[in-house]
Amino acid sequence: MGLLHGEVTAGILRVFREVHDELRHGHPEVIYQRAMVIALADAGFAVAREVDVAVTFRGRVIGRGRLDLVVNDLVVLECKVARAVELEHVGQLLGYLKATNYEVGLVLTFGRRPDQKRVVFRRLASRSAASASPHTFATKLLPSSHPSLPAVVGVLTISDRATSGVYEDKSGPAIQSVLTRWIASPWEPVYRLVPDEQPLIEAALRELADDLHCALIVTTGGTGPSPRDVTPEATVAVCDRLLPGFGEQMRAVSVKTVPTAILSRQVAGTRGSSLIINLPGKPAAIEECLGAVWAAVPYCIDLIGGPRLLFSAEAPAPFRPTSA
Ligand SMILES: Nc1ncnc2c1ncn2[C@@H]1O[C@H](COP(=O)(O)OP(=O)(O)OP(=O)(O)O)[C@@H](O)[C@H]1O
Ligand SMILES: Nc1nc2c(c(=O)[nH]1)N[C@H]1C(S)=C(S)[C@@H](COP(=O)(O)O)O[C@H]1N2
Repeated sequence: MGLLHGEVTAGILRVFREVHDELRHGHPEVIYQRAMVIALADAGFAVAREVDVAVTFRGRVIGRGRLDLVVNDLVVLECKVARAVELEHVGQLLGYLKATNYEVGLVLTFGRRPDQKRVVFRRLASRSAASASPHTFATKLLPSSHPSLPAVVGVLTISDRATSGVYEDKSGPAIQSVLTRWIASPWEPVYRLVPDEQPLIEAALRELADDLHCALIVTTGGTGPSPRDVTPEATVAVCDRLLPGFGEQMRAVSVKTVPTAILSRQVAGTRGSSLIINLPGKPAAIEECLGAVWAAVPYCIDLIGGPRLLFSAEAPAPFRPTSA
């Protein structure tokens, strides 16, 4: 069996040697980092710099960290100026992997000679954990599709003003109250409130999907055209796949009551076994938009491997094809 993300790490190491050959030793860390970004991009990799991540403990966010470089959203890179990779470098990277959803990292040292170490932290319930490896460390994370656990539903409010206390968040509670009326099987909400900052929205979505295994994540706010509205961008960035029909349908239904509904750029998509749906910020939009797409939600969650949700008679009737 090949190494986890082995092709990506092999490609990164080729680029690392090229960069070392060109720059040699003697530069500060940041120079090597910038050169790696350019060389990785030239080699066709997607490189994210200074990735803001939430550090979680027992399912709660307890701090934030910053990863130097993440390649193809799979491999975390730590570039150091040192003679060789040291135990502390490995320990630091392992800490980042444990605190985030990434499983593979590389420490690269730029000294007289290049040195490298591959660090792996496997999770039982991760997106890429198709099979066990000798590096598997069993964490207590279990997906919410586990039959004995209630489904977890993430409610994420994105609002500068609610975060800073200008007004009280009414839309997050509105989502929770609609879902309380509609979902009949056991479930529990997890609520998060963040300002209109793309890295914070992405971190919250990743935490809800990857660490808390939400079957469904409903966001509210930040979908409009003003400069600080970036919820759709954050959602697109974390999703494996987009489901354009959801946004189209929500706008089509909303525009019958409010002409400005076309201003919402709301999207939906999947990340692993989580369905993510954006709703506009206005409390009045919540039930209208969720109602517009609800019939397709349970079957979508079935298809992506989430728990089988049951709905109350009050909910818009779910539709599952007869073959399902
Ligand atoms: N979470 C919320 N709770 C209560 N009311 C809200 C919320 N979000 C939006 N609204 C209401 O909808 C109006 C229009 O929202 P707007 O589109 O400007 O908000 P946003 O961009 O989603 O959030 P913000 O501007 O706070 O970052 C607001 O003036 C407010 O009255
Ligand atoms: N159903 C519904 N959709 C709606 C609205 C609404 O009141 N009801 N407001 C619209 C308006 S005025 C805006 S600016 C956009 C974006 O809102 P957001 O930035 O709060 O997400 O959602 C639109 N969609």
